[in-house]
Amino acid sequence: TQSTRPQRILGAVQQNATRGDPRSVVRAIDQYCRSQEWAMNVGDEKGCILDSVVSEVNPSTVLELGTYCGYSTVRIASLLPPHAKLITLEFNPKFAVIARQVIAWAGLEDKIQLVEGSSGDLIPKLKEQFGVKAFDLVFLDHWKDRYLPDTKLIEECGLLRKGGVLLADNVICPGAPEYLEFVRSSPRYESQYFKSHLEYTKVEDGLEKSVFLG
Ligand SMILES: Cc1ncnc2c1ncn2[C@@H]1O[C@H](/C=C/CNC(=O)c2cc(-c3ccc(F)cc3)cc(O)c2O)C[C@H]1O
Ligand SMILES: [Mg+2]
Repeated sequence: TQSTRPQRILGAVQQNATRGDPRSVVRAIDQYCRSQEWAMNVGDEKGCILDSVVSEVNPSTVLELGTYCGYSTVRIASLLPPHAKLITLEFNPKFAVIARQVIAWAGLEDKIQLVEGSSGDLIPKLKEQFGVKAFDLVFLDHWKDRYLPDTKLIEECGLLRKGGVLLADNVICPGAPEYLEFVRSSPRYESQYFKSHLEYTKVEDGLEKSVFLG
């Protein structure tokens, strides 16, 4: 029977990456998606910007919205200090099944908790159910029209610490105009745009980094 794109991405990881080596998993996915078939991973170019923000924030707790196949999940977790944790939310069970195997291949199960469900439902439960106090970094890469409502929800639930960072993918392509307008005009955020390109293409895209001022 016909395989799915996420299944083929997992296959590329299992064939070309070394078990327990997260950077080889990232490299295998990028090589596959650049040479065989495009997929909506943050990719290698924007991934380097992601790496620099993660390294600068050096977070203890990270929230990722939209796991997909786990590319950015693995990329972020590979840079975290020993006891740091990353919670990633994914509501499509078919993607979650693949992402769990990609995360396992990278050997990062201890750092990553993949929770299945919609961010709107799960965010209000993160404190009580997962003992989260506040996040140091949130990576937004799910449905683009959910960026703003989920940011407001994260604020309402007191889940972003003062100085905490929101990093949003795709603010140009496909775009998240309401989110961008909000974080750039709100006095509670200090925003910065990192110009780049849509993964594996020459189309303009970028990441928006917004520091929560409390
Ligand atoms: C609300 C909610 N809760 C939990 N998981 C959620 C969720 N909304 C989506 N998700 C999950 O995140 C993933 C969705 C990500 C959405 N990302 C995209 O739609 C996306 C699209 C493009 C793109 C650009 C140009 C083109 F021509 C075509 C596509 C590029 C990207 O980097 C993207 O992230 C998978 C989905 O199941
Ligand atoms: Mg994206």
